Amino acid sequence: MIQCEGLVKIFKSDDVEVVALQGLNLQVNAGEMIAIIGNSGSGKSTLLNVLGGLDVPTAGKALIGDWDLLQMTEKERVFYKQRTVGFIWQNNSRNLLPYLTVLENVETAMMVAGRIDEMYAKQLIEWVGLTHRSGNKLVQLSGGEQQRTAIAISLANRPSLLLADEPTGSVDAGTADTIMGIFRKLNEETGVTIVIVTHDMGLAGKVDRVVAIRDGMTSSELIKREAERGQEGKAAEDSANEAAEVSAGAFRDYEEYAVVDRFGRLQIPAEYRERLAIRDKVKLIIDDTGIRLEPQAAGDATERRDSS
Ligand SMILES: Nc1ncnc2c1ncn2[C@@H]1O[C@H](COP(=O)(O)OP(=O)(O)OP(=O)(O)O)[C@@H](O)[C@H]1O
Repeated sequence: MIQCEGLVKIFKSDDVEVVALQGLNLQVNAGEMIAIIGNSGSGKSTLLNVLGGLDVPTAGKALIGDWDLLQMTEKERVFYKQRTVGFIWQNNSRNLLPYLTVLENVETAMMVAGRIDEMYAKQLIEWVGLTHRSGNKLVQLSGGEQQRTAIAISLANRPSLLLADEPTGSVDAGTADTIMGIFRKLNEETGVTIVIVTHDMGLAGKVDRVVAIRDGMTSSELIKREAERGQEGKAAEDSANEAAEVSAGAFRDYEEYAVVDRFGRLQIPAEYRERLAIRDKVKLIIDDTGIRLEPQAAGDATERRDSS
């Protein structure tokens, strides 16, 4: 569904250039639900905006299904945004109409996309658990209920890709859990591919694959071990520990894989480099089981100088 290779996004303003994505690689299969994590400024929102057709990439490859985000015309981009993607933001005031009811909000989004389907609107409202609030105006709903309405709206155009930028950023932990449960249900019911950007490691622990971005590049992927799949509740319980551990690269119940690009380059996390005092070189040791990276021992440099 998503194929990004060497994706670059540069923002230019006056004399300043910011390289927000610098050769990012990402593959997501149709029907997958993944989370993207990374420090502030690492490029998560930029990636989501590019995938959603809101920003035009500068270089590289970005395919979404049959769409080529670098080659499409402006007219095609508008069509792509209307038909292929659904968007959910942390602050949803930009796509909610507060003085309309939940049902009217969903139907208005359908009208904008081309056609009102009342049955499907009611189905969406049921999936997000708001059937009993369907006739209420949004101003009468809690923040969590408004966010659930926004999720129903994001699916009004029957997108094949749902992009969520910090969707649980402004709700409490219990509501955040409910919202992640809704994403999981929608993913199973409709087969929509879901990409969620989050700071919350507990929530990231509810998907089967977590992609970590560092400095505008995909640095590693955390893939849930087979035995842990489907045990979302357990992951939530461990969230506090996981939050501490992820920075050291040890996301419990997950195996961490470094992403290798087609030139064979990979990124070693700063924490690992610092821990082993790795500066400009590592020793590569290959055997039948794998490749080991070892820091250059103090003696190595001396030996080389002696033999030269
Ligand atoms: N429109 C823009 N113009 C100039 N620079 C930008 C623009 N949008 C993002 N950037 C820069 O690109 C880099 C990546 O920003 P981005 O918002 O994608 O990071 P992020 O990982 O989503 O951060 P956060 O978690 O804080 O939202 C940052 O250095 C940011 O300042």
